[in-house]
Amino acid sequence: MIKNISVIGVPMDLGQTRRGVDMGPSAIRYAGIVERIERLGIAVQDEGNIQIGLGERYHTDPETNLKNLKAVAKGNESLAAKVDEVIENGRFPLVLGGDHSIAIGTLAGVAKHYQNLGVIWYDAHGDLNTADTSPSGNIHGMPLAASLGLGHEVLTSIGGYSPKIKPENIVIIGARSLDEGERELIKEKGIKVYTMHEIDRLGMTKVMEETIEYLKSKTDGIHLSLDLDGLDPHDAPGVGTPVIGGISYRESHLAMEMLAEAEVITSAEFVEVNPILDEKNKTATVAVALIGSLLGDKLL
Ligand SMILES: NC(=[NH2+])NCCC[C@H](N)C(=O)O
Ligand SMILES: [Mn+2]
Ligand SMILES: [Mn+2]
Repeated sequence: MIKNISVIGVPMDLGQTRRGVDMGPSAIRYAGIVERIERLGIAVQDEGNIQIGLGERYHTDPETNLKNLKAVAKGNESLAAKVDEVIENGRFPLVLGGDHSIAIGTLAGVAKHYQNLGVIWYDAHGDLNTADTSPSGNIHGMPLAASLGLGHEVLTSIGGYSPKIKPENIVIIGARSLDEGERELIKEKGIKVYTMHEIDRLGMTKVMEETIEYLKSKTDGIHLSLDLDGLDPHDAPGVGTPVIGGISYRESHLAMEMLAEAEVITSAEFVEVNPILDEKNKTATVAVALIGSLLGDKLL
């Protein structure tokens, strides 16, 4: 059972170029995240937001093509320290984004507490680019690579150690948009991926059974990094990089319920909610509903 949750907002939008995703934490709070957790009888503390600097906004490094590197790194260092402190105090960190570059800081704070941290990466994308392979220079397309110790040193060294995770402890679920370099890396490192093809073929029940089985035996904690663009844009329209043909709202609920039943998740983040691109805060509302299921909410 998950108890004593700390909610940490990260108003980060510098890992990509569409405005508004910095308002994600506000949108999720407005959709009632704290009340939702309280209704489950779980003690929750809202730790407020990590400060994200405005400096260097829209700066592209001419050499590496990385966008806003310094400001992204600085925010992630603060986040890593906060997540570390929360776990140190015996609490469960629930991180709200913000673009997915914040997973670098979350994982930096989480992984030092585990020998073998498992990661479930629920996403339309692999986020396995480095400066060399990225088509965009957007750091939100790089956090999983950076956590593996791949890419620019400023990103891999966040939290003061590297790597944070091992390729065999990762499961990507929902992938349907991978760049060439990401595909190569997945093959080279043997990273387990359930693309939409496998989800269609096996069904979400089997995908989650296999995922839990695969990670449970060899890890001592599992972090869930859920990018709302893993869901179909019909169910989660408020995201910056939507890809059609995604995981449904129902399948996502099932996935969260199965994780709750298995009692395997030790930290979580919900990212890429952009209320400016949303329809009446639908995506933040979906995030709150999914978090409810992840924390064990059942109808009966
Ligand atoms: N977290 C995300 N939404 N990432 C999208 C990444 C898109 C693309 N692969 C890139 O590197 O730019
Ligand atoms: Mn994504
Ligand atoms: Mn992502």
